[in-house]
Amino acid sequence: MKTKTPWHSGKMICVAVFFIAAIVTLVAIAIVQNKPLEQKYKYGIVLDAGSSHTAMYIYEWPAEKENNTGMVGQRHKCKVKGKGISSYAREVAGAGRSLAMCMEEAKQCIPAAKHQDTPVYLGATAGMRLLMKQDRNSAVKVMEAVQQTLQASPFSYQGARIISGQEEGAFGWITVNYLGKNFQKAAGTMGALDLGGASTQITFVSKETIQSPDNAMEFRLYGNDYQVYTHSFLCYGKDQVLKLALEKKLKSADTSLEDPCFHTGYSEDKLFQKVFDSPCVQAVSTDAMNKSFMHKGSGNFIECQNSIKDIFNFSQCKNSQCSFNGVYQPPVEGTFGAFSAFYFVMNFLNLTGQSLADTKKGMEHYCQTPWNTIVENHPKVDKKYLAEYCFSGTYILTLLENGYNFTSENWKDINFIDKIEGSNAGWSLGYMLNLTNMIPAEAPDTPLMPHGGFVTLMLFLTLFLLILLFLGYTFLGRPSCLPPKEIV
Ligand SMILES: O=c1[nH]cnc2c1ncn2[C@@H]1O[C@H](COP(=O)(O)OP(=O)(O)O)[C@@H](O)[C@H]1O
Ligand SMILES: [Ca+2]
Repeated sequence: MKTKTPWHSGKMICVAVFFIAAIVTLVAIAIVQNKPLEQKYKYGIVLDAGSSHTAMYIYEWPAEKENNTGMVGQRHKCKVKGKGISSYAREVAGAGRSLAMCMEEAKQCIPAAKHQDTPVYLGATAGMRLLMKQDRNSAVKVMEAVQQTLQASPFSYQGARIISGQEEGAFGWITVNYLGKNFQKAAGTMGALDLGGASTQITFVSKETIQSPDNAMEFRLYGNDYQVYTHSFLCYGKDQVLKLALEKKLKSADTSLEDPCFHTGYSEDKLFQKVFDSPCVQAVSTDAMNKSFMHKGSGNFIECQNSIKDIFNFSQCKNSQCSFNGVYQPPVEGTFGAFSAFYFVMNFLNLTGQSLADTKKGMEHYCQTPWNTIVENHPKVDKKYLAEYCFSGTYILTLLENGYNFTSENWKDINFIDKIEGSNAGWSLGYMLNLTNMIPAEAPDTPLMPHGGFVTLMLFLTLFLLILLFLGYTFLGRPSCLPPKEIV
């Protein structure tokens, strides 16, 4: 007598084939779905036309994630050779030409197929704001010249303009908080301190209601409302402040000047024109402009700080409290990112992680070091920068402590930063994010889990069910709906 097992029945073979086919299909779908999608990148270009130089930034981001915070990163930075565009007032075509090399680099860096869809923006800051005051006609021509160069590039030209001090401050704040992914964190945001050559910006969220509309900016980002205090001090960038400080010390009849903000042994013949060529200082006669004076160092931090305090006006304030020059400012709050020249100077001086008292001691020591020792110790550093670090460091300390009212308690909340997650801190990224609407007002709806995770979970659940079915069949016997075993 032979027993015919169910495996030999046509029906069971059929069921088994379907089971296997279903499993194979599921595995195949899961593998295909989980295969990392070929990343499609988008690009954007911002030219930061600063008072001292222009830098071109190329940003990139995965196309399908453009509204997620922190997804845009810096792909490339190109430093334009020579000075800032405002220095081309007398030879405006040169301003346009100066950008050509970096635009060429952009063509190499961004895939050709993407050129047309890559927006390019140029924002000019305080150097051009000053030129606008001094010589409007030339300023307009400089902007036209840079516009022409950018329009001639294969990229999608989106505008070249002089941005306001408020924009400069606010976009710097957006950049550091976007890169730090702070907009979706409960911990709150980070203030932004930007020091340029011709202006400086302070921007932070304050609990206090902002008392002057000029200093208030409101944003709704990722579902949260932010009221931001911001102020830009034109002429208080480190290069213009040096002119302001020299103006205070120099009399037009002087042939030499002893300056505590420069090292002993430093001595350089300088034209009055170098100090008085700016709208930040009082004009002098053409005669006086052509004279020169011997700029000599005496290297004394305390005296230097006292001389720098003279360029701040701490006396008048129409609001509950002010920083300086009658500008309203609520008390500083929270942590701050201090970038651009704040970072360059404090990093050079090795003073980025010290207490306020130690920072002062460090400055005292640095300023009293003789010039020849400084030169010996830093043979590779550009002499122009090198000569000014004592002045710049002392100005930074004075601006932060006496100007913005940081104290020895909250000094540690200032982080001197150059880059966050590989991208430079500065206004340019925030500017592009804003103009391309990449920061949504409301938080995007996020699925419970990523797509890949969902497919994998579904696959495992299905396999689990199939195994259960199989075990159920073998251990508990055939379901009653199957025909009874035939005994032959
Ligand atoms: O390596 C460096 N050491 C010191 N200062 C630097 C270095 N690189 C750039 N800087 C300074 O940083 C400042 C940048 O200012 P920027 O050109 O952005 O002007 P703006 O923001 O006022 O328009 C300038 O004062 C420039 O001299
Ligand atoms: Ca700048």
